[in-house]
Amino acid sequence: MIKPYQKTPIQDCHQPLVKIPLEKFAVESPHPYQKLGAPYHLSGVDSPYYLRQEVIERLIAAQTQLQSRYPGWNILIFDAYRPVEVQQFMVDYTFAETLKTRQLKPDLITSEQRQAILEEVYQFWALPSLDPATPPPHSTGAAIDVTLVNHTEKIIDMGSPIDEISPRSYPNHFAKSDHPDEHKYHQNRQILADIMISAGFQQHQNEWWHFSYGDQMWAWLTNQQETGNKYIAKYGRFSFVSSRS
Ligand SMILES: C[C@@H](N)C(=O)N[C@H](C)C(=O)O
Ligand SMILES: [Zn+2]
Repeated sequence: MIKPYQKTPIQDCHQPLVKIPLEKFAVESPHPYQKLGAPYHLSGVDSPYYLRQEVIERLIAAQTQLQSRYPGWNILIFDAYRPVEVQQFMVDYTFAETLKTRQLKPDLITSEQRQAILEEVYQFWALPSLDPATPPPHSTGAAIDVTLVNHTEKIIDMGSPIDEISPRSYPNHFAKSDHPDEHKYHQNRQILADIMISAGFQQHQNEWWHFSYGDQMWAWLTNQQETGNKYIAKYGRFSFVSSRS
C-alpha cells in the first residue's frame, strides 16, 4: 500500500523541531486529537505544536500574505507534529468511527469490507510506518493542518470539516458548483491554498486543509509540477526518543 510520494529519497538536513509561536496564530482548542486521548506521552512529546524551523518561518510568511489581503484574518492551526504512535491511534480511531457511522460491527464485517474501509481511511491518513524511508508526513515536522479565521475570530466556512472521510474534502470538490454557498466555499479554499502555496507549501491532493514543506509529499508534488525530478525530501521522521527502529 506504499504511495508514489513515499518512494522519494530523503536526506534529512537535521533542522531542529521547534515550538510554534502560538500567540501569532489562532489555534483549535482543545487540540482535537489530545481531546480523544491520543498517546503523545508514548513518544516523549508534550504538545503537537512543533514544526521544523523553516516550516514555521514559511507559515509566518503565509500569514503575513493573508493579512496583507484580509486585515485581521489569521491562520488557525488544527494539527502539526504527530508522532507515529499518534498516527496509529488516529488511523484506528477513524477506522472505528467509519464502521460506527455505517452501523457495521468490527467482528461481523468480511475481510473485503475491512479492506475497502481501510483503503478509504488511507486515502486521507498516511500509513503509521516506522520505516525511516516512509515516514508519515506529520511525523517529520514538515506538515500542518490549517484553516482560516476572520477579523472577528469566526472560522471561515470551507464547506466540510477537517478530517472528513469524504469527497467533500478534495480541494476542488466545489470548484464547478453554481450554488452560491458552494461557490463561496471554493473561493475560501482558494484563499487558503494561495497564501500557503505563495509561502512555498504544497497542498495534499485529497485534503483542502493539509499542507507541507520539505517532506516526501512536498518533493514529489514539486517534481510533478517541474521538469527534472530534482527535488528530494529535506525532512525525515523526527523522534524525541532516540532508540527506535
Ligand atoms: C487526515 C489528516 N489529518 C492528515 O493529516 N492526513 C495526512 C495525509 C496524514 O495522515 O499525514
Ligand atoms: Zn495533515
